Amino acid sequence: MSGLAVTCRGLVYIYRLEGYDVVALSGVDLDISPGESVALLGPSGSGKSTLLSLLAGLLPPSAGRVSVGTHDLARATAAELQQLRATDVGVVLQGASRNLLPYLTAEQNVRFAQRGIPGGRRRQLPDPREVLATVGLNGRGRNRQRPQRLSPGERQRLALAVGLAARPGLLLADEPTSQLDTHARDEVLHALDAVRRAGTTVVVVTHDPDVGHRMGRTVTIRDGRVGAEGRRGEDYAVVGRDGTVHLPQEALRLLPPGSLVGVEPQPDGTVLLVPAGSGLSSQMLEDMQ
Ligand SMILES: Nc1ncnc2c1ncn2[C@@H]1O[C@H](COP(=O)(O)OP(=O)(O)OP(=O)(O)O)[C@@H](O)[C@H]1O
Repeated sequence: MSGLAVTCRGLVYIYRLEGYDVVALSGVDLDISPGESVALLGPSGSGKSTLLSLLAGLLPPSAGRVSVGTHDLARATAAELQQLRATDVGVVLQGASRNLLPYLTAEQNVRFAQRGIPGGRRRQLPDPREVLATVGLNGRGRNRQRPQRLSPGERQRLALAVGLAARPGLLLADEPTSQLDTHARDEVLHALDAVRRAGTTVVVVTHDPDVGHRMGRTVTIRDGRVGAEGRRGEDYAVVGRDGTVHLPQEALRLLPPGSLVGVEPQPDGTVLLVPAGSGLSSQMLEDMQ
């Protein structure tokens, strides 16, 4: 099927533990177009995996809205969400083996993932060997190998194939390149490129900035919301709902937390942040030009 759009509006998720709450997402606004490839980056604990679980319908939002294609995930029943994951949304959990049945061959693993698909749609499903070919696992009898006989990179690509078994419109993958050497990582990235070229929307959680650059668009989660975005090699800070901006590290070195800054909108549409006591003002800057 063709790629699915993703929309998040004011998305909040709170883990409720005994005695205290952990706010993992504090108002995520995000639009992903059909067929777009996006890497979710961010420091450990910033909320990337939680966001991926919400996009997969594995966790219900505490507040806000999340939709995939025409499906409003906050309103869907558990059965509808399960059906969605069996058909339109492929989910690849962190750690290839968690996605695979060890006693089945590569081809049987993909076929097994196709079992929950309703009758009408099942007739349009790709042959498992075709899905394996998409991720470069055709040839050399690899379709007949069990997961433990495959290399770590091949196992990860098999996990992607299982996520793609129903030809979903959205593929979600958590850290698909972690713990792989450079060669295996490149093969996984090559497979993800092929998935994107086929028109599928791809969202990947990663710690690896190189993976981010290969994905076309990066979305950096900081403190539970979208703090920055990278598009076509340009980096942008994102203004939050409450007007806050997460400054990039190099700007933070000049303006550490607690700094007083004058905020001066310019006629050309830019905005100057002038540190208090710097003696600079927009008039002085103008005079210097
Ligand atoms: N099951 C859970 N119960 C309680 N708190 C949790 C749970 N899972 C995650 N958290 C907390 O929610 C916040 C976001 O976690 P999350 O795993 O989404 O971040 P992450 O960016 O994916 O981190 P990492 O890169 O380390 O995987 C963190 O403060 C984390 O400790």
